[in-house]
Amino acid sequence: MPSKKALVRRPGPRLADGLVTHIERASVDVDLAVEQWEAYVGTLRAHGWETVEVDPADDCPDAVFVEDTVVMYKNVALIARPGAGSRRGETSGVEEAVAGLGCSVHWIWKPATLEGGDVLKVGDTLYVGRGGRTNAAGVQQLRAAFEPLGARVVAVPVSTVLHLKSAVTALPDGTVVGHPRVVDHPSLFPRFLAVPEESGGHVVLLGGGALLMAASAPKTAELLAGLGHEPVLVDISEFEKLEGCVTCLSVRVRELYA
Ligand SMILES: NC(=O)NCCC[C@H](N)C(=O)O
Repeated sequence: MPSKKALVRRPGPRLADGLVTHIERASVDVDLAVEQWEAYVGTLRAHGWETVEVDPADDCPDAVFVEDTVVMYKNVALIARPGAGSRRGETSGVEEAVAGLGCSVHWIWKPATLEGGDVLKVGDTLYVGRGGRTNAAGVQQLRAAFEPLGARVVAVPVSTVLHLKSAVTALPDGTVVGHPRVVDHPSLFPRFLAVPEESGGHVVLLGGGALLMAASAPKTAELLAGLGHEPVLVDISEFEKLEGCVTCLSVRVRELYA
């Protein structure tokens, strides 16, 4: 049944110690991050999303990046097993949240690792990034969980960024968008549109043509507005310093059962 709920998790006090892998560390203003997070959550709500706050995991600096802890397909929540050891403590609160919503709950098991930021859903196709955080066993377990339910899993090598969705996401019509510098294999996608900014490759579909995007991608917003989309920009500068994107701050739950 269609649902319009979104999991979010408030930034914790240790946010500034979050992991940085592919960029230089810059100091994070935690108070500003909290303000930006509240504006992000407010934007989801303004577009009709009921936000569900996952319990804090304050020992885990990266817990605000809730997308990485779970993959939703239909009414099934597949709990991730983060490739980053420091992020493994984030999943228990998410298990409780998705179980509380009535999802069927499954798990990625050792030795597999998989982070939700590596999974891009376009209709029933799940593109999965095989990179620094998701290993081959993670790809196999994703297939075993979701192909019997009707998904097709397509593995995509990721080398220059943290996750597949740090490179690409998809527009409402299924066109995959990304900056060519960080997309290793654009030909793997049936329709690919190159955008002028790296953060322009990150869109969250809000419904009704609205696209939640980072304020750091104004040229891409203009390009997409010119194609008939409705970009809604939010400033997430403090999360970008930790390699976060608009996608990673929420998990939309769109097909709850009953
Ligand atoms: N899905 C995402 O884009 N997640 C961003 C995670 C950033 C965090 N600092 C990390 O390295 O795990």
